[in-house]
Amino acid sequence: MTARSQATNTQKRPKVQCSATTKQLLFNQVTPDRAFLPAQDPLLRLPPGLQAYEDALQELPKLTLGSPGFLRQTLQDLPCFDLQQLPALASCDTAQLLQQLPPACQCYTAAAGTSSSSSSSPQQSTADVLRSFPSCDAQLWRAYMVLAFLTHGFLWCDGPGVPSVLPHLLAGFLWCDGPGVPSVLTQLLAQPFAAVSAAIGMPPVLTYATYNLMNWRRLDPAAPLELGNICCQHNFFGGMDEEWFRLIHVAIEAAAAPAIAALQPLQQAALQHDAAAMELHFAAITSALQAMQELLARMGERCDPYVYYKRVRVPMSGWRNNEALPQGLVYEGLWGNQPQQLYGETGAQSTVVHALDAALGIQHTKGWMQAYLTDMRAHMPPSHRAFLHQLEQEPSVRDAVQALAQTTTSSSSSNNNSSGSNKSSSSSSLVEAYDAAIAELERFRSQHRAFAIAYIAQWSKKEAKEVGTGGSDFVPALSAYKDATAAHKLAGSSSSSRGCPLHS
Ligand code: HEM
Repeated sequence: MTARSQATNTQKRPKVQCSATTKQLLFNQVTPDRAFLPAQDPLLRLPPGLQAYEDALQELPKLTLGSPGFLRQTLQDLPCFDLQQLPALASCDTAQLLQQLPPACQCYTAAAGTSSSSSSSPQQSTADVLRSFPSCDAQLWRAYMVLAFLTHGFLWCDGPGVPSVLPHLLAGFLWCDGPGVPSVLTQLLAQPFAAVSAAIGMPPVLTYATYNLMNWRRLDPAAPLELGNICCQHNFFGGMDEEWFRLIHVAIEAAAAPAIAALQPLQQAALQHDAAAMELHFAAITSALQAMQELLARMGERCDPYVYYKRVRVPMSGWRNNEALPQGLVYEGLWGNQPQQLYGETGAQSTVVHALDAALGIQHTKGWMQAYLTDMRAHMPPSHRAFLHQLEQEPSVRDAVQALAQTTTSSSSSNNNSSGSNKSSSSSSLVEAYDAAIAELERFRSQHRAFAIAYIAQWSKKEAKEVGTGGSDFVPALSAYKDATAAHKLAGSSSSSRGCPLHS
């Protein structure tokens, strides 16, 4: 499709009206307590009229144990997903809605100007971004999650493509082996999934939001949202490794909240040249990043790297740059049955690190990773995209630190007696506070890169050697991101002496 026809389609995008009477919302705000996790604990069920879909999701890990074909057949035998059961869509003409849906892959160009090919437009306000995708209805989000799990179960958890943890490498076993992966998503799932996705402004594919951000519940509803008091709502294959992998992400999102809560106040303090306040916000970011590292270091406690590589990550796959579905996926009956290409679920869709980069003024060199990460924004809830967009509209905090440091230095050299205004702090302590935050972000990236190697690259390298496929080209890109982060320190790298928590 040409850029021009994409732009035309964007203008024609149907606006699905969200019912104003809906009471429970999800992803409608970024809160100081929970940042990008939902402010209210996520819904556990759809309305009773959609019970069969909830039951299928509940049973998914059991259904994957059936003989080849069993899971897909079971899903194809479900009754029609009645969109009218969702109060927010009850007044929609769903047949008309389905006919008007934009192509799925348009999320890379239509989502709030976040495409890699058309970079974010400075004219577009946060309100514009949110207006494009207004619905935060909790039931629509629940339907989106249910349909995403069943779709990925249908594609990746049945037939000869089902992964095994047995060491089949020499035999040439690959998870995407043979005819196991259908290139057509049954209409029964494709149509409601596409419609619900369009209504909330998300791509019709499993996302970080559905896999992690809203896929948990508290064991004790009165106790905090933290590791030890959370479990997953749903799994594909089930088991401790899959569950733990996600819970670590959820816990990291919760631990990141004090850092995310500090970002906009930090930008305000920078605008007001309030160095003392800036130092406090940098300190909050620094300690949140340390807490995030402590949590990531616990990944190996219950998620084994090999089980992750061979089984846990499989259902997260998408249908873009995926050799199992080289053309993409046909959503049966939609978009002229033309295959759509969409990336699968990844931590790169978490808004946390994007937001830290944006607020701390970290810039990365252009390359495939930068374009990819821009595309990943289309997989974030619209309110998170809007939050990022807002951060990016403010002047650089890094420039403000540099300017304040220079002012303080020159005023103290011209006036030995100077203690500056009560808003000032010494130039060195402000720079140190900024650099400490950068150093922790660099450590997080360094630790994360080590996990990406331990959980993916080392195995795909072996496969590449043994069966001539696979690859780990993301490792140099992750290294470059880590190095670029470090390069933003203002006073050298002396504060970066703590070891990598992966090895602690
Ligand atoms: C064992 C755990 C993890 C593994 C194996 C892993 C793997 C990867 C891989 C392979 C990439 C390259 C791009 C892609 O494939 O999407 C990536 C990127 C990324 N991941 Fe992870 N990841 C893990 C945990 C996390 C966690 C806990 C977070 C944060 C919540 C996270 C956030 C990111 C981000 C933001 C990027 C983009 C690169 C950057 O900004 O530095 N990942 N990850």
